[in-house]
Amino acid sequence: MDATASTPARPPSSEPPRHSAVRSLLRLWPFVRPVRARLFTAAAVAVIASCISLVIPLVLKWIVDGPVAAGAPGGVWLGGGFLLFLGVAEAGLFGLRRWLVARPLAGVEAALRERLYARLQRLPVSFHDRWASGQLLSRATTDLQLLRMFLAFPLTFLLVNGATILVGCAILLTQRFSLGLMLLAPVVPLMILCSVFEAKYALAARRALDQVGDLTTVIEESVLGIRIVKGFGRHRSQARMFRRLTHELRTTELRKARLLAVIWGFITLLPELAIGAALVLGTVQVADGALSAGTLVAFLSTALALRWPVDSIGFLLAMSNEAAMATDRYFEVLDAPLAEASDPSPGPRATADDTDGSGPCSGSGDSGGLVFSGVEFRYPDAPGDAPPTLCGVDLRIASGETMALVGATGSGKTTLTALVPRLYDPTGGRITLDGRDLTALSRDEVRGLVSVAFEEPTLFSATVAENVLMGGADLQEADLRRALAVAQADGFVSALPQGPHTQVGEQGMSLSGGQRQRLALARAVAGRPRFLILDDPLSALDVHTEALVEAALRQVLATTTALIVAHRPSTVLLADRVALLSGGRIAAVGTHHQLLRDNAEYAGLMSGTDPVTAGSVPRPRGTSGGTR
Ligand SMILES: Nc1ncnc2c1ncn2[C@@H]1O[C@H](COP(=O)(O)OP(=O)(O)OP(=O)(O)O)[C@@H](O)[C@H]1O
Repeated sequence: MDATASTPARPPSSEPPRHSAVRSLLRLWPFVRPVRARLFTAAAVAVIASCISLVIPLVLKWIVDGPVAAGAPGGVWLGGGFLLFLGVAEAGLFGLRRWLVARPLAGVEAALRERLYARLQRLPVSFHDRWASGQLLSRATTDLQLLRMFLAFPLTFLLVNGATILVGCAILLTQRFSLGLMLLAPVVPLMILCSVFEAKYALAARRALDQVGDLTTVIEESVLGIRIVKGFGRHRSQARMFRRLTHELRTTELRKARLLAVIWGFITLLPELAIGAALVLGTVQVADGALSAGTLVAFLSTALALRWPVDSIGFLLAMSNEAAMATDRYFEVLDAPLAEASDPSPGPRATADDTDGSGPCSGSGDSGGLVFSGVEFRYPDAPGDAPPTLCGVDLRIASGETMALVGATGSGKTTLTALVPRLYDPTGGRITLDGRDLTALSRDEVRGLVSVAFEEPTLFSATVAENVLMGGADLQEADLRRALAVAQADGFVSALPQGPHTQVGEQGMSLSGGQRQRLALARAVAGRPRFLILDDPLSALDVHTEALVEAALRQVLATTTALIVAHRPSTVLLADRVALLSGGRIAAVGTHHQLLRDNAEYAGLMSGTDPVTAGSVPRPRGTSGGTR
């Protein structure tokens, strides 16, 4: 199967809007409120500037019917000077409006972006499992730019142009009621057309934004996975997928353009027809002497001054619709529920009745250490009929003990370790740390007690020291040195250009897999955690380095309670006891030698033979040492 050519996962909620654009946009009010004074002032300034353009025809009427009819050049010069003043005032006020909105709107955009980022940091891992990263990136970039543009332009100009049209219509009706009515005739059909357009355009706008998110995902994956793309010669299939997504986006953008062209066509055509009809009727009335030439000039100038406010409504509505869709997408992230038990209140299974260890799930007792009692876990996005990933896990790791977790691939080892730092919460049973229910601890308390290193080491764009010491604000240089020594990373770190103050680059790309893994291990042990969770932490190391790291790690493990996912006998031998996880259940617990002797599945896993066919217990590789 062409794995790299499948379409990226869509956000879970990319559905057509179910409420009006206005309701969506109103949700931005809390962000806009702090700058409302400036925005309202800017809108008022723009309304005044726009209405000045409506005064110009009245001055023209005065010039034509007054000084021009009377042949008085002085009056013409006076009128001309006044027109010039009005023009300059209009331009100056529009400039002032721009100055008033620029700075506050940049602040609104920054506040929206900060809020989104803070939310993304707090949302549970299960949320990030479901959402493609490109969809989140596009919300933080493209969508927020759309919102700033909306606040800067369409929001003000829908108001300004609306006010200008109202004042203009009032002037037209007062000057000549019958001609004014003729110009207003297209209003009703235009309103109906605009509401139909709005519904169709909203769908296309939403689709386009989601497609931009898909494209962002593909670009991000191609850049991050460039080694795989090149190594497996996938650049053509990646390019094909990119082309397909670009084509889909182009099709959607063309649909948007077609819809906009149609509505713009009607918005331009109908008023033009009305102006044409009014011009003919007005000219006839001037010829009949029923209307002065100046009034006709003023009437038509006013009608022409209203052309831009009317014409612009099409694309202002389009931009507002896009902003409404961007707002919906933005709030899909902000509305996503945080982890169910982010507060230090007891979780559903940690009731007063069972915190003493006498509840139905507490068979193992809650004295000290790390205790799993009847733990069940099902991934939120797992199919409803799929069995839980973990089922009835009972395991007690005594205080100060090191337990190795062994199991076939996919048996649930990583999932079990992810429950301890509360990356996920169990869907059944409970976990206690030194007798305290995990769900009763605040997340900060959990972070203070538990430290983790995953199989896939993640390093941030920061220095080695910042990466290693990120677990605690009070960690010192001495902690850094000790942690690097435990992870046998001090040698290569001191050889870096600026030692521990060298930037390791995006995802630590400039380091080898083993070096990154050692830095991740150093990060885990730097804060001398009470509980240490290591997911196959030495898998990328050569035999010699692994032996050195293990020797140093033994000293750390002597002072902590640890759970270590292990695939190799050498890692297992770091542990006091071993738990065998099979099909999401703890199948056996014992020392390495006991399990080798008594458990065929374990012996098979350790020897690398198929556990089912491993009738006799084979001699494991590298098991010369004893358990501690
Ligand atoms: N985010 C997820 N959503 C749904 N299912 C998942 C998710 N992560 C893992 N799984 C499934 O849970 C099961 C256990 O996965 P887990 O990573 O815990 O296994 P493991 O024992 O650590 O495997 P390995 O030794 O290969 O690392 C697998 O069937 C896997 O497909």
